[in-house]
Amino acid sequence: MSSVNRKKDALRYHSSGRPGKIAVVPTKPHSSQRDLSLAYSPGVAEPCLAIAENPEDAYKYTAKGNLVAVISNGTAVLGLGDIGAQAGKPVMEGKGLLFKIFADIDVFDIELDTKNVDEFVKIVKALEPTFGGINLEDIKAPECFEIERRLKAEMNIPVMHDDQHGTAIISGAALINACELLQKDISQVKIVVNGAGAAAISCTAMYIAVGAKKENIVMLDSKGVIRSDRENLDATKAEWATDRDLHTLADAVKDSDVFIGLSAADVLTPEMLLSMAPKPIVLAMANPNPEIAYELACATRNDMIMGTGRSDFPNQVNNVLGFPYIFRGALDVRATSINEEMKIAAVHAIARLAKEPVPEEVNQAYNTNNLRFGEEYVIPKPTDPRLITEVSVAVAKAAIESGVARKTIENWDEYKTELRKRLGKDDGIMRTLSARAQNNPKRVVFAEADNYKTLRAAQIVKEEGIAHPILLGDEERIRHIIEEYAFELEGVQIVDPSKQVKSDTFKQYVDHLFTKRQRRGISRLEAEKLMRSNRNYYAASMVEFGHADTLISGLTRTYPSTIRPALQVIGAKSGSRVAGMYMMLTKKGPIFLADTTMNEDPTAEQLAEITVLVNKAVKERFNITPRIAMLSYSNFGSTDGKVANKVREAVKLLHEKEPDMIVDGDVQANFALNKDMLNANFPFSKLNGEAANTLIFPNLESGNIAYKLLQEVGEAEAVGPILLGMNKPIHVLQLDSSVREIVNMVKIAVVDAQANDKQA
Ligand SMILES: NC(=O)C1=CN([C@@H]2O[C@H](COP(=O)(O)OP(=O)(O)OC[C@H]3O[C@@H](n4cnc5c(N)ncnc54)[C@H](OP(=O)(O)O)[C@@H]3O)[C@@H](O)[C@H]2O)C=CC1
Ligand SMILES: CC(=O)C(=O)O
Ligand SMILES: [Mg+2]
Repeated sequence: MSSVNRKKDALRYHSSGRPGKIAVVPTKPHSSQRDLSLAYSPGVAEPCLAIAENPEDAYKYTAKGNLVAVISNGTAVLGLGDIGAQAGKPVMEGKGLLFKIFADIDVFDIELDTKNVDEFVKIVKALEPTFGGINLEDIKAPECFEIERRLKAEMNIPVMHDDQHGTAIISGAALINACELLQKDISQVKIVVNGAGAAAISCTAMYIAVGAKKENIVMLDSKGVIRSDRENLDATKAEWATDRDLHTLADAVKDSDVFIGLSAADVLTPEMLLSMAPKPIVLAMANPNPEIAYELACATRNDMIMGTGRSDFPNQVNNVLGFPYIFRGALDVRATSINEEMKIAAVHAIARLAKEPVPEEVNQAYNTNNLRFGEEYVIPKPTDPRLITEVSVAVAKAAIESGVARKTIENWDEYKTELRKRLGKDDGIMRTLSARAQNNPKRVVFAEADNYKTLRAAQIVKEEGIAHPILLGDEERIRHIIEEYAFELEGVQIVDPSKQVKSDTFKQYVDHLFTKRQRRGISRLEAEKLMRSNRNYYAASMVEFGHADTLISGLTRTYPSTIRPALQVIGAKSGSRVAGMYMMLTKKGPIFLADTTMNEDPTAEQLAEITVLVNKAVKERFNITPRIAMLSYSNFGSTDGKVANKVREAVKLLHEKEPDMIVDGDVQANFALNKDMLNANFPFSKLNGEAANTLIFPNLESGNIAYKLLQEVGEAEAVGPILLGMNKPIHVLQLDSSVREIVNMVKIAVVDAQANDKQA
């Protein structure tokens, strides 16, 4: 992506919808007067009194135990320097987001407009009642050292300056593993640390704690090598001063084994890199741009292990791999601090995890099938779901063993299960779909390519390697929009049907349509006109003739008018019904709903056919075992109405014909989705004692209304409609879908096309 586009994209991302990246969400009911009288006055007085009597009860009655403050004064924001507290807020909110998604920790970001150490310490110290932990962030050296030291001494909750210790833990793990891979003895390696700030000083101390030798280390700051003869050296730098005859970075790196960059972009030149010892280790961690660009380093020499702070290259050495899990472990045992033992435990847990076989979902998320401990994988990936169990458990255990835990954990397996549960699965399912699409991207024809949203979605799926877009529409208009918004779509095929009318392909498409529809009142001339003027006919023909693998359309036209051409040109699989399904990403996990788009009032037989289609799709496309509830307004025969009887009849047919399918009904939606209610009242249900994850509606209106209600008031994300039963993979969007919805549909379409290949 060009830097101009990256900038626009980043600004749009942060400003779209509710500005910023985090919000506060109530966790207790608040709908009735009673709820409010408990949440606030008078009921709230009771927990207040309990806490006044026993301060530890704050962990029982308030959010303190899961709440971390990310606090900065903006003096060393990433590698951007002293940009001020307010300008640093997006980074602190970003950390809040990462704490939440990786470890389910809630965060208030606090930006303090002060550079005065005493004032900073006074304010943070006074925040102790609110928080379970304090993550100091992006505060420059040397003030950060005094701030952290004083807060640790004066506060009774864990305080950690992440740029110091988070970075030390991650890069310590990377260094241990890189040395092992290159068969270098950590106690012998010559290390150059470029940077002498918050991160560099603590990282260097950590390397010594894990085996490096002080006499083998040279440190530099912006003025060059830190030498003992330099005047006005502050104490933290003086500790690392050398007497050797080294002055510049070029002097220092010559014949060194390890380069640690915690300074600024592009300061390590190819010449310097070439002058390092054989098989060097280069951890260029400045953000957002490393001390030497990844591609440049790799083009310069190929015998090294290289890591950067960035997610777009192998070996991302970034503190995101540590802070969520370190705090998770510390909070869960109510540690009073994060001590050396806990940090070292985290280093070894991360280093160890890199040597374990990589779970399939991580391979898939990085579009590869062979991530394994080696030069391009020295530490785990930040999305590795095992980090929370491995690192948090190691940290919690170390806290208990070193005596700083105020709470103990008896059953570690149970704790691990709780940790896994914290990270719901619904995001995971879209990530897995992306990864599956990326493994074998397909040609997707976008029938409405002369549209801003379509082109943006096309750019995203191209950039992410999810699909090979084909843009269908008026070529001039498409090119105009591409230019206007600077979309990066070079090399993407544009097909303009109006320029194809004389081609053999066009004739082939028209012949096919005419053959299929001649006995349904369409003349050849009309077939030709439809092919020229309605792009949905042309796009469907491309898929039918294998000129594209799948199609996406429907953004600007009604559902029936978009689906009709596909039904006429491609049609249903032989003997199959066509139905539409939605996947709703809800707080309870993904729930599948059908039929939401096609069959207005199916008979019992048709309802059973739809259910068979849905069962197969959920199982095969999403790798989820469907537990299907056939919904009605009645429960297992409680009402003798027409709709309830129809649903009951469909269930009977399914139980006869598909004995292995987990399906039951007629049942009301609340019972279907609540296993306790279901089991208490209908213990005989064939849903195997679990809540349903797939809901079949008695007719189109109830299905369609239900998914829209879930979307609007249930805040569930809708992915679909996923069309089932077509002879070729075709996907029709809802009118005015968002870019995100289009991208999600492309992922589904590509996975669908992959399955179609297998069947062919
Ligand atoms: N990948 C990761 O996870 C992390 C990366 N970082 C990155 O590390 C860098 C430093 O952050 P932090 O320690 O918090 O910031 P600080 O402001 O505390 O320290 C910056 C240090 O870099 C030195 N420096 C600046 N320019 C150069 C140069 N050209 N050559 C040598 N040294 C230089 C400064 O020298 P002087 O003392 O003379 O001013 C100072 O010692 C940033 O780029 C940050 O993004 C930080 C934390 C985590
Ligand atoms: C990653 C990080 O904390 C930094 O670059 O400052
Ligand atoms: Mg930082």
